Amino acid sequence: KNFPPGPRPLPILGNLLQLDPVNPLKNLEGLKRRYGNVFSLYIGSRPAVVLNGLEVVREALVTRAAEYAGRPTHMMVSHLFKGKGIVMANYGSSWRDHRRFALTTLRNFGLGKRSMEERILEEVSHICTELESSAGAVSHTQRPSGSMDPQHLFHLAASNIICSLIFGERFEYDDPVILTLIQRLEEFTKEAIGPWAMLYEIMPVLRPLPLPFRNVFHKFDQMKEHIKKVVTKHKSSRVAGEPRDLLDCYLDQIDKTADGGSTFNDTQMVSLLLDLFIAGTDTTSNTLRSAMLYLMTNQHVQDRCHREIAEVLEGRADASFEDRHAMPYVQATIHEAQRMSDTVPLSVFHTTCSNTQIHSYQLPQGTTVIPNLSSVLHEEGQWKFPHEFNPENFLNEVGEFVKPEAFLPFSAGSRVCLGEGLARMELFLVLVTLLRRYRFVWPEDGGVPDFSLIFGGTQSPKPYRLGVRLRSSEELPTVSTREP
Ligand code: HEM
Repeated sequence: KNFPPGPRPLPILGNLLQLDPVNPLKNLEGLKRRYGNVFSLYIGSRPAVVLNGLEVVREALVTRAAEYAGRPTHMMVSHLFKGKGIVMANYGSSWRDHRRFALTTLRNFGLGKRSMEERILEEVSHICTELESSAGAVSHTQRPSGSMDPQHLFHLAASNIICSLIFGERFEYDDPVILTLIQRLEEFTKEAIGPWAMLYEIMPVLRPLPLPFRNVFHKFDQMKEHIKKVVTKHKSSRVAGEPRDLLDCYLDQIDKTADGGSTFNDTQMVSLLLDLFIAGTDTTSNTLRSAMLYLMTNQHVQDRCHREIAEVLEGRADASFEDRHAMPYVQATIHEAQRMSDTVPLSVFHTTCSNTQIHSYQLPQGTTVIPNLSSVLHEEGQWKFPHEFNPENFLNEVGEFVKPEAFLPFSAGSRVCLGEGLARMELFLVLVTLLRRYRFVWPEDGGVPDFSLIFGGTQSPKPYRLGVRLRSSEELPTVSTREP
């Protein structure tokens, strides 16, 4: 009764034929125009409610946070994670304990001996070396400029930063172990909510058949096996009470709470590590790739960022995250790139934990809820330039950085992205260091830039080549040499 309106579903398929599997976001936009900001859709025989625009997304995720904090249990990703870890765990004590543990531990490593900032800057120095060797970056006065496809590099760098925090190690960029893991991860994030996953969800009778969705389970198991091997290695080399990384902290936590009743155990640990590895790699690296695409095609923005960075960091080897307060234009540019990169367009699906309401509609307990973050990031009325890349979206009349409320790439409420702090630090330190040292140019043979995104659990830009030139020597900082 009083359920949100929506298109009439077909038996078995529901409204799936009304959604383009390659990119359903346009269809959702059309449905929003027809039915309003809250509408329902049948994914197979299950109803889901799509929330569009800041007002309703905030009402659900923030005002009624506890009522909307559940996760679906019927999706392929739910079956992969079996409700363990954090991302797909239902709202309850295990989720709460693990979320608190991960947040505190990441924060403590941020303050610890080798700070989060240091680990990120170490990785940035590897990115620079790689750009200079593989893109053959040469002085801006020489031609031709080198170019490279940055996809793997940014994936490896983001994955190394998270690996350094959770496993205490980074991989060389040509290490076959990490290259295979990254490859699996890239495919996994697209396939786990792709058309085959949908079929798996709506037709359970097909599940035992050897159809392509079995590959997703296979890839997931391979990633899990790798993590288990790292855990075994850690167990044999750790000193209790002297943690080197998040994994060691977790093992200490298991020891501390071994007297029963605790939600900390080996199975949960592997799921948590997988969660952080998966959630922390693709997201940040796709955002970096989109940012580069916009920067390459907006030289005036790049130049203004470079000037601001050079001025603030004059005479210093490295940037620090604190410098962001002195760099309003750079901050605006990074936020704008993140808005346009629209990396997690439909958030992670939620479910209602009790009977609840939204707007004037009633939602029963267990309803799947899809927060359309993409609709908020491009909502007319919330942005000066909702559909174009323009850092002015984040600047006021006197050039100060301001963050509009509709900036929700990390979602909001009790399930808000756990890695927001880490991701913001990564984006800032990577982009500031690169924009200070290089000019990025669209290669002469690069064709016409294509800004459309490849839809998925995480969206990514289409492959492109990044033209890299070293800024002239008088513009360049002295680069510090970092211990690995
Ligand atoms: C630009 C980078 C990133 C973006 C855009 C992003 C975005 C998101 C979004 C939209 C969600 C879903 C929130 C919800 O359910 O309402 C999420 C959840 C999550 N993210 Fe991120 N994320 C990013 C980076 C990271 C990193 C680096 C980590 C690793 C530490 C991470 C860990 C997580 C975890 C564990 C969750 C699940 C939280 C929960 O269910 O309680 N994310 N992220």
